[in-house]
Amino acid sequence: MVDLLSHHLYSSPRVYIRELMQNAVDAITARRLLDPAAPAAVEIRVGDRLTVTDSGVGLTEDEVHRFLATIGRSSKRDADGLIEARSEFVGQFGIGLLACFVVADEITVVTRSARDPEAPAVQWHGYADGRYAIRTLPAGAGIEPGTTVTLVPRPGAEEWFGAARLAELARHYGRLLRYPVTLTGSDGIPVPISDTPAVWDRPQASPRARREALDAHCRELFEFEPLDVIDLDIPLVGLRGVAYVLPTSAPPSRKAGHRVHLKGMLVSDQAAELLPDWAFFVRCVVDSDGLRPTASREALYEDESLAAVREALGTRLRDWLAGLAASDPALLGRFLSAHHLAVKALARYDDELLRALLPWLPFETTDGSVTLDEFSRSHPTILVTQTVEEFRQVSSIAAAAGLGVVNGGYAYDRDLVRRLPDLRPGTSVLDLDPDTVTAHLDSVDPAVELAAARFLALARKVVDGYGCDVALRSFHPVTVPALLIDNREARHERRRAEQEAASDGLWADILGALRSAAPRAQLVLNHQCPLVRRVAAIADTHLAETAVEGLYGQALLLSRRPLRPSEHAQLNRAFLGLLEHATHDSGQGTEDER
Ligand SMILES: Nc1ncnc2c1ncn2[C@@H]1O[C@H](COP(=O)(O)OP(=O)(O)OP(=O)(O)O)[C@@H](O)[C@H]1O
Repeated sequence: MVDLLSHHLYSSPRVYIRELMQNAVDAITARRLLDPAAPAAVEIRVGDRLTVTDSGVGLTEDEVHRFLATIGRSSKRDADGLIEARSEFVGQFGIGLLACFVVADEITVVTRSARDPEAPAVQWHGYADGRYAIRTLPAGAGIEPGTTVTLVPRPGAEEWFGAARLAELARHYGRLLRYPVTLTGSDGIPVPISDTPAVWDRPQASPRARREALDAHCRELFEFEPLDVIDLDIPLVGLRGVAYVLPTSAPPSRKAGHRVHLKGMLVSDQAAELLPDWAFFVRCVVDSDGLRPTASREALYEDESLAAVREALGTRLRDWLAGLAASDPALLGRFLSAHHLAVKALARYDDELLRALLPWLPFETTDGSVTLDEFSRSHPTILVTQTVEEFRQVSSIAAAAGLGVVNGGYAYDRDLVRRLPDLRPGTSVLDLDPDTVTAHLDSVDPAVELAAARFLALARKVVDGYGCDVALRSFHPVTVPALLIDNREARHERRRAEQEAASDGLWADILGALRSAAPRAQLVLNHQCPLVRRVAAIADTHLAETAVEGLYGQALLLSRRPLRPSEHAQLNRAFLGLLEHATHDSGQGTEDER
């Protein structure tokens, strides 16, 4: 049992000092329940051995037999040992002391009860193999009520007994312990370990001084400068603490390590379960009386209290966000530029939050990066694309045609835009399909169309090989000579045709049978653009073909979708063809030709 519990329960030998401090603090708590004015001090001394002395309640000989010498028995439970642990104490399982056997072969406890002034001091000597010996010390030994635990490092475990190491560990676990704890090394000077009240409860000269102290605390613990500090207070479980807001975005996959103290003792510095998953923009430090640790005291016990705390802290963070919108828009702006993804993830399921933050959340639109609120005022009908690629394709044309399009291709954006009509009655949201854009491109005069008929036929022949049609339209901006309107079905059909061409036998037949009359892509030439008008008038057929290839390639680049190998080749051909023509046409020839 000793071996199992001492070696296999804890993640590291270092926890032994935590268990000793915790027993000392619990013993003082017990004594103070008898006498609120009783002394309260825990002294850790390090030399060739380690001693931890407390002015706590101590034990009688009978109690030593019952509690110290019996695994799993604890004075910190109610009489029958079955009911809930008593809430004043950190310990409850009756196994903590065994952690000392990870670093020492023997534990010596000298203790004198404060409960019974007549009771003599007792020395208990426990060995890692389960044996123990008890002796009563003479009445004149001058031992005060309280307890001293002594450990001699086992060979090989000395590293856990160095004064500097111990001070660091003791501070790590015991910084918020509610009674004074000191550590004295070989120089004989006691240094404080506990540092209470916690920084969030410490009186400060001004709110500014308090904020500076909290910022410094955050830098020390988490190594970042907080964007803001949110006070946390849930009286129901005696929880107080702070949430520090990260100044930059944290990947949602990285579990947030919150520091949780229970009655001052650090239980975990990696407790992700304290907050809802979406709250990945804060790191918290809290101290609570009402949560429960697991037996190893390295994690929180998942019970209803923890679930309630998680919910209450989630509400607190949401209120803070909503409050920020009203009280400090500049800070909210900085917060959103780092964390808008987290907020959007949250707002999808939370109408209230979405309503509060809608005026502040940025979206990519045909009016640039603006909030939906602002956008819906100038565009009562909002079109939303399914992909980033679709948005890139149509945004400049749609903007020129006065259409309001939101890029719905980013995570959460499409879902959020679709919720807008519920929050802003009078607005409507439609999926953008390329035909909507095409409908906004004005037809050209029939006479113009007729005059360009020969050129259009030639252009159709050139781009037919790319599964594309040609149309002549008139639209803004005039700087855009051609537009490639491509929709999902057309892309799908193109991919199918390519695979059919690349396969043979049965598979090609199957793919062939799937051939559909899906709309093809369309190269829309802009008659408003002077360049297009000049190209349409070129008499030289070869040059006209190369020019069409150039226009197609440029429209392809404008669509910003990834290019396939055949499209790369096409672009190359068009570019070199035009270059060739330009150099021949200049009439100067090259050096060699001359
Ligand atoms: N410094 C101390 N002063 C007085 N009693 C002590 C001290 N240390 C241990 N004890 C007694 O020994 C018992 C067993 O201690 P141990 O640390 O093994 O378990 P625990 O503190 O009761 O529970 P947990 O396993 O949760 O820590 C305690 O319940 C307490 O009665």
